[in-house]
Amino acid sequence: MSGISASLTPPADAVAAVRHPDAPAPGELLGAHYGQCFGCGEDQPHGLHLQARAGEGVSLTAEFTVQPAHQGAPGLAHGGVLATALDETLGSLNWLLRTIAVTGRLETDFVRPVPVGTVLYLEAEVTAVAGRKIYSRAAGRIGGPDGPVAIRAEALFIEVKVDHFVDNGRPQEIKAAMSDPDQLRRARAFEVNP
Ligand SMILES: CCCCCCCC/C=C\CCCCCCCC(=O)SCCNC(=O)CCNC(=O)[C@H](O)C(C)(C)COP(=O)(O)OP(=O)(O)OC[C@H]1O[C@@H](n2cnc3c(N)ncnc32)[C@H](O)[C@@H]1OP(=O)(O)O
Repeated sequence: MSGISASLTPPADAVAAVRHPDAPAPGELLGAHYGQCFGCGEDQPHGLHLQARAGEGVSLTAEFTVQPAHQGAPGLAHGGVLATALDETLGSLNWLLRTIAVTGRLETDFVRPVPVGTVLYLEAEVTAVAGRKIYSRAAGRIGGPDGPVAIRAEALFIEVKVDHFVDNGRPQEIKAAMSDPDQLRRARAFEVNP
């Protein structure tokens, strides 16, 4: 059974998403937005190390290999970890818009169990934008990029300013992120291209 809630249906005045002219070219890896991110950070030993690659328009693909540390039931991925993989993949889409946004709502269907060792092939796209609201959807396949769907999600991300992180994050991590030249460049780019 599946069905999305009304708040994930774009309003009548929603428009199509527009890929930012400086977005990474189709096929290019996006790279991590923050080294300690649980979803994509390369410096995060407990994380998913998910790697996203730009697609056409406002779409992307990503891969994530389910590790023994990601189990819920014996030998199977934990549903919350799979939801995290979807959240991270969907969140990465906002890079193609050059917009900073956080997850407001994430609805997930778990269609098939995902064993440890499985490579999850994720695909995601922005379906509409209405003011600060970014509507998107994603699916994760197993057995190959064209394999059967194991998980899927619909989401609503809300655009925020960099201040969202500065005001709500812990000072030590904010300071460290601000002193990372790459991070700072990225934050500036987001600020001049709201
Ligand atoms: C300085 C250092 C450098 C920094 C560099 C930063 C670069 C990093 C880049 C990117 C990082 C992204 C990280 C990726 C990780 C993966 C994504 C995540 O997991 S994000 C974490 C989980 N999410 C949260 O923690 C959100 C917590 N929630 C909030 O903070 C607020 O609720 C927020 C911002 C989402 C909305 O609050 P409001 O006060 O700004 O806005 P309101 O008026 O409440 O909502 C705006 C519109 O959205 C709808 N809305 C909001 N939440 C909704 C919901 N849950 N369901 C349906 N609609 C919702 C509302 O109904 C409203 O709609 P109407 O304009 O009236 O039509």
